[in-house]
Amino acid sequence: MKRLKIYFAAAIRGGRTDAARYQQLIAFLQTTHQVLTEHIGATDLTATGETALTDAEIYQRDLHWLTTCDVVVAETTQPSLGVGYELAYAEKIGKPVLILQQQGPQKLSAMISGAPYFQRVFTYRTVAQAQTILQRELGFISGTKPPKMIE
Ligand SMILES: O=c1[nH]c(=O)n([C@H]2C[C@H](O)[C@@H](COP(=O)(O)O)O2)cc1CO
Repeated sequence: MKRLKIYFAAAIRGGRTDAARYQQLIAFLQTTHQVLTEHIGATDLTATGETALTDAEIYQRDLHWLTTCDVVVAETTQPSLGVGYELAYAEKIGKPVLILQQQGPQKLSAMISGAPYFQRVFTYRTVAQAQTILQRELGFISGTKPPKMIE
């Protein structure tokens, strides 16, 4: 399987409730691929955000990573303005996007689930299920398996 450059997007100032889950998903992705945004899984990163960089530096770096990545993987359960922006940007530049939403009371924004560009939106219960989805979908994107016809 081709080693993909993955932009993993998830909430920071939107709230860090799910940080441990981000870390587990990132660690799983790193067994086969490169995750550009590893910092998003750091459990000591708080909702203040990164403090070593200015907001303008964060923005510039992240847009550069978005431009150079092979695929965007977004964990969207905890709503985040930044993730919404990144998804719209990924659409604008035509990057493949996988969206993972944990089953629960929080519904994904209609601006994402209603956007025709985002076809690969998956609901999962456990981290193991999310990993299975990632493995399958990234296999399609890296070109080692035939693309699925219908979800
Ligand atoms: O410190 C940061 N570092 C950083 O890389 N981001 C990016 C990556 C995340 O996918 C996204 C999170 O946005 P937000 O902070 O609005 O939840 O924005 C966001 C912040 C803080 O807004």
